[in-house]
Amino acid sequence: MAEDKIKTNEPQKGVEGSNLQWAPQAWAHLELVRSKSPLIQCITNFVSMDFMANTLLSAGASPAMVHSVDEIPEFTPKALGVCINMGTLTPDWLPGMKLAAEVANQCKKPWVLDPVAAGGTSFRLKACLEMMNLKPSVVRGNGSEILALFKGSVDSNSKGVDSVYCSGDAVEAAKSLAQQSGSVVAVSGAVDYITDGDRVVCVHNGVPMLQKITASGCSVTALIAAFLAVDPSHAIEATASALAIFGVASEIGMDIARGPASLRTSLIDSLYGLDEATALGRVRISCL
Ligand SMILES: Nc1ncnc2c1ncn2[C@@H]1O[C@H](COP(=O)(O)OP(=O)(O)OP(=O)(O)O)[C@@H](O)[C@H]1O
Ligand SMILES: Cc1ncsc1CCO
Ligand SMILES: [Mg+2]
Repeated sequence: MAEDKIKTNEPQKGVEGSNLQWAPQAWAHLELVRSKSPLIQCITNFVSMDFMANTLLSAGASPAMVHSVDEIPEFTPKALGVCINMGTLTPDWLPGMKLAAEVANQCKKPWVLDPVAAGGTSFRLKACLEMMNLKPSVVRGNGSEILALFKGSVDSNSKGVDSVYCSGDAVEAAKSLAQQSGSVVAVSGAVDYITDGDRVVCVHNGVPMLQKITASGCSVTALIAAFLAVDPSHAIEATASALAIFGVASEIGMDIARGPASLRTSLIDSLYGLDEATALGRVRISCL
């Protein structure tokens, strides 16, 4: 059983030692998603819908883009995980986002927040902070987004959805944010950092060209929701596994890609076809 391979021991330090535990765990999480095919409700921006749904499908999950307040009370309890993304936010979407988070909490289902461009405008920052108050299981953002949530202020240097900081610049902010909020915080970038405010786990997989594919971050946040759906009591581990597996799929996809458009396609194919030996050989996770 894939469940048996999911370890909860304290991780060892260093890539080599940690990988002995983390790589099989990442594979086990993917196997669980493939076998359980969890229904993942996504409330997400218009840019990301297609890539996000296809990422979830190729991993074995079952995506549904459902955002109407008229459907959420009936639909959200059926989902095993919820992904809420603030990317093309307008005031009329916010009540549905809040309701879905509240229903997920009532049903004890994990939900994941993607605070797209949190520091870009005061409207967006306020909305993202209100969502944080609803206690997501995990919040995943780039360096700029996590720093904006931590500081609670608009960033005058903001470039909208793209980060102006490296993920490493936001590690201390991520730890503090995790301690304050009780959520696991993931900062994505060349290295992804995942923290509960105490432990910090680092994922070294991925390729720089992911930054040239819009909604790659949105899609990996949805993948985190799927991994969390099959292992809700291990949020750090499930989040690290999702980021590593997505990164591995991008590395394999990069071998045949001719640019961002073909990488998008080959990443989806690689995620669908990923086998155990390749995953075990490529996952690179360590602890700070
Ligand atoms: N320089 C890099 N090298 C390797 N992987 C990277 C690099 N930059 C980003 N990634 C990977 O790309 C994915 C998206 O992360 P990123 O930080 O770009 O998200 P984002 O800014 O929220 O993206 P978007 O808003 O387009 O959805 C993650 O899986 C991350 O690990
Ligand atoms: C480009 C873009 N604009 C709003 S959301 C989005 C997708 C990447 O976050
Ligand atoms: Mg993003």
